[in-house]
Amino acid sequence: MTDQREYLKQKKRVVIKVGTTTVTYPDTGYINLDKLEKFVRILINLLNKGKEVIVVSSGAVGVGRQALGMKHKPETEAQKQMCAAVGQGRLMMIYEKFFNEYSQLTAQVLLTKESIVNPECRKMARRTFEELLSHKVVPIVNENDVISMDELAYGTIGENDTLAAYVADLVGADLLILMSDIEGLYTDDPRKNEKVRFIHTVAKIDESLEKMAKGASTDSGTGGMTTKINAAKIATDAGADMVIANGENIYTINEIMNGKKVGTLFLSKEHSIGQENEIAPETPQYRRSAKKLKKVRGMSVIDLGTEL
Ligand SMILES: Nc1ncnc2c1ncn2[C@@H]1O[C@H](COP(=O)(O)OP(=O)(O)O)[C@@H](O)[C@H]1O
Ligand SMILES: N[C@@H](CCC(=O)OP(=O)(O)O)C(=O)O
Repeated sequence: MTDQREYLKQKKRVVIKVGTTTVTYPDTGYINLDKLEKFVRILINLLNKGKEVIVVSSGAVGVGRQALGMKHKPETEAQKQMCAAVGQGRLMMIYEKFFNEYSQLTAQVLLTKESIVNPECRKMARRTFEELLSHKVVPIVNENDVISMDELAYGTIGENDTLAAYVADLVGADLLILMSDIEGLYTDDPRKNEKVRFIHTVAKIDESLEKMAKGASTDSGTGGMTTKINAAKIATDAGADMVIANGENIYTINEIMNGKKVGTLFLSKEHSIGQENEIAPETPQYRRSAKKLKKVRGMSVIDLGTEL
């Protein structure tokens, strides 16, 4: 098939999810201020073009962990929740600061599984999003980690790829962008297997595709590609296209919105009719030459250097 993405230019309501690896420096845990500032400018520019944007931002646990000086990933649920409580405020403070430079209002929206599955909560959440968007406020969403636990009635979503897809469904978004620490979906995890091929377009999520998607292989990542495939199912069923792209260069968001062929595009139910998955015929050069290993919080990962 020909991967023509010009139509992405017409997208109006966009949910953009940034993972911890995009928001913070993975090796120190500190907020990547430079990238966050650029991200905010990109978002404001999209608003200026007449788009509606909803941000789903991870990073609360990572930022809290760094602020508290914890050297290791929080071990208990309570530690994780403490980190999230500390980090969420700091994260919002930075977002607010950058958005304020353009007199742009933001809103913190903390959701639980209950907000998604309980019809009454769902109705309220949807109504709040609509009200915020109609007042040109940018919602910044995260899971309410402090009360999201398995044992409690509120339940847990557990990671933000799925949360972002639920939000896309809830607000009737026409595009969901997941900014990850990798440029999209490969036929296997490239951090473990160098002989991988890039998947440009997914029209159909079948068992073989699901097997290609593995979990996270860095200390700061949460769901890896498994949760992104799950997110893709929710978003595409709800009528939104979804793109996974690399948050390393945050300007990639502009390329996606300009219809450039970057990242892996998952076609919505409607757009997938008569289309097939498009997989690159061979391993990209930068993957074949990726030899250097670097430490990311104690994990060995392939350093892609500047070749990306
Ligand atoms: N088939 C695959 N293609 C690409 N990445 C994969 C695949 N399977 C597993 N992964 C892993 O998923 C990771 C991205 O997810 P994750 O660690 O949750 O980070 P983020 O929150 O930034 O998206 C990649 O760094 C990679 O190691
Ligand atoms: N709610 C958590 C996010 C969990 C999560 O999904 O993180 P990530 O895999 O970095 O997107 C936090 O803010 O730290």
